[in-house]
Amino acid sequence: MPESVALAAAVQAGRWAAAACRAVRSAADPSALDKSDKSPVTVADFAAQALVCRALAEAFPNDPVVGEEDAAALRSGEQAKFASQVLDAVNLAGRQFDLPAATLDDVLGWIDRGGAEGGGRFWTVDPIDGTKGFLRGGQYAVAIALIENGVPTVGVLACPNLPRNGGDDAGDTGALFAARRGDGATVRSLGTNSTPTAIFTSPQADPAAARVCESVESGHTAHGAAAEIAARLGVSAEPLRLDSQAKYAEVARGGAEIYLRLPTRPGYVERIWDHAAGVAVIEEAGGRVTDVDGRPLDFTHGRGLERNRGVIATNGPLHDAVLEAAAAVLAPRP
Ligand SMILES: Nc1ncnc2c1ncn2[C@@H]1O[C@H](COP(=O)(O)O)[C@@H](OP(=O)(O)O)[C@H]1O
Ligand SMILES: [Mg+2]
Ligand SMILES: [Mg+2]
Ligand SMILES: [Mg+2]
Repeated sequence: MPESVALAAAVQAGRWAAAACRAVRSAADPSALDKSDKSPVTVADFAAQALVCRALAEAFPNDPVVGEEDAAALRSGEQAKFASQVLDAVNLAGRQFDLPAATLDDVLGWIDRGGAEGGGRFWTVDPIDGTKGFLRGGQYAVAIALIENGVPTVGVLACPNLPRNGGDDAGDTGALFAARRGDGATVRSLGTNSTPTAIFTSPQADPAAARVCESVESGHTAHGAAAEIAARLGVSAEPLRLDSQAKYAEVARGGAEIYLRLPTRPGYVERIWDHAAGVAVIEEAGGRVTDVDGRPLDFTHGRGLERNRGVIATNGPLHDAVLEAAAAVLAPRP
């Protein structure tokens, strides 16, 4: 079946952005700015958001985009050198795909296309999910999703540092996961013209045999509570720790059964771009996603998952058992 226009645009966007991320990482240790919440943002985050928004604007000029980053810091004269590095990264990646050279104004304009709030149909973009992983040389993902009436209907996760094949058969490094509602989920390599292969979640129904994945960063998920949930389920394997929505991808392709993202403090609102693409991929592969209270993720409240707390994603068969264990371990919803 030919890919839909929306999925093809998201795949192309993911490839362009992944090329920029790789170019930045291979050149030198990427420099980072601190955002107002003290989290890092690099030259590659900005370049990747520019390229994703450029690709989406070509295919769907009227679609709003909700992106994590904005160009304000690059427009302030203080960051002229940083801004010119972003421009260089966009053009370096662009040359690999025969794109016309861009100006700094083009790049800032593309980045700021990501300033929408949402709507009935919109895209959400995390140009680098797992920036801390990117800086450490760990996992990171370019995450792109189309949301229609609150439902992620298209999702792409481009993971430049994830082996194309899971498990022992590591294969090439770099994997692109893609899904469109009703058409299933696939993985392919990051190279142009690579062939997609269908992926499915693991059929494992014995909680004790499950493999759990979680964030590397203890500030992003409660590792202690996750260990208690795993113990209740009888899980003996150590958790697999990896940055970014590569966790959704691993569960989607059967490399793990459970992804736990447990609140570290009351009041943190998960960002839609940290989840929408992962939800599309995992659900099309046969998995399930809810928050820690079993509620579906509600993508109708702008940039945050205001109505949810934490996230639990599973292969499907284990979902109810994990929710039960989580309810026994976590304090009730306030
Ligand atoms: N207190 C917190 N709880 C949960 N997620 C958080 C958080 N603070 C930051 N994050 C999010 O965690 C994401 C990374 O997740 P992970 O730990 O799975 O790699 C970050 O995405 P970015 O790296 O795109 O900023 C950021 O949005
Ligand atoms: Mg960030
Ligand atoms: Mg993110
Ligand atoms: Mg990000």
